Amino acid sequence: MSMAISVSGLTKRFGERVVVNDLSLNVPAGQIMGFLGPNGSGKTTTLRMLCGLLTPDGGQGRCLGHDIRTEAAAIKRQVGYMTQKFSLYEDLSIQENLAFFARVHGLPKVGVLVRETLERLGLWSRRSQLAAHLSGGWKQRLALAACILHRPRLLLLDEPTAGVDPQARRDFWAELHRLAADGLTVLVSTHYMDEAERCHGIAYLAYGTLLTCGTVDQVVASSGLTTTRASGPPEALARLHQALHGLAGVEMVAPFGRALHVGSSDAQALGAALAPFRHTPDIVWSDDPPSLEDAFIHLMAGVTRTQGQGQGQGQAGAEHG
Ligand SMILES: Nc1ncnc2c1ncn2[C@@H]1O[C@H](COP(=O)(O)OP(=O)(O)OP(=O)(O)O)[C@@H](O)[C@H]1O
Repeated sequence: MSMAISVSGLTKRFGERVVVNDLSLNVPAGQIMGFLGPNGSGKTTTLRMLCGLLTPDGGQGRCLGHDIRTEAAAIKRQVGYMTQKFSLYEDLSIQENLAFFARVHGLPKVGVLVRETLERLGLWSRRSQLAAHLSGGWKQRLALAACILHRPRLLLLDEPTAGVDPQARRDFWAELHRLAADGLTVLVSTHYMDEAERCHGIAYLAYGTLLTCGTVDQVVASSGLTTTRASGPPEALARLHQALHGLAGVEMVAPFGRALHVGSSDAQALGAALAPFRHTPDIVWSDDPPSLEDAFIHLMAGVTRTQGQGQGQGQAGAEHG
């Protein structure tokens, strides 16, 4: 399987602060890789190193076959990078925006290129609409159009659907899958669990360190979590929540509507801790496999504990939003 991205030991410091720490990542060509992690964990910094916008302080590797240290210009030409703050000209139409991008980048046959790209993303019928009048979802789609205009081989998308409604996000992801099916590789950062589950693979970063990488099933399985569900009326659940919170053997209690999700990495300890509550009136217990969110929260809790045990100075700090 050929790798679109293959880097190892990537490290980036800003001053004394290590923001990305010894990160190794392989992304097969044609795959959609989700990049997850708390705010400030180093996702954007990594994306910027991969496309040659930032020079790593340590590590090496290749992106699209080119050395990320010495061949940044060749990489940039073949990458579409959608930043968190992509800008469109609101007083230009969709078509004018794209034509402007195409000319700025010196692309040939602007008219044909713009038309093909707009048709591909279902934007042609709206081509005369001003960017200012587009909904959030259509703006994202236009930004995506601008990113693929020069026919890149790799898309780096930094939270492309933040604040976009579910239908528009679903459409956006359908488009990403179509692009991947045509051979484009996508590395996309997101905070949405449902989006993570739409990826072929996911990588989870915290405090600048890659904590886990694999398919969703692999990541969930590797968490080693055992979880169970308690359902019942709100008052009974609130009492149960209070009783379980901080109880030895229970590492995680989270309310979800009319249920509590309870988990631990020690199945035996969890069983023992919950035994006295199994016959609580009004509460029904049921098996519930861990979710991806459970796995991430569990991973973060482990890292936060480690950080709390004195790794403070000079380390990257995740900003919990
Ligand atoms: N140019 C810079 N100079 C100094 N510090 C920086 C610079 N760029 C990023 N940082 C810091 O590095 C850390 C990682 O930032 P980064 O933007 O890579 O995280 P992120 O995972 O993308 O976060 P988010 O999910 O909020 O977008 C943050 O603490 C940020 O403040």
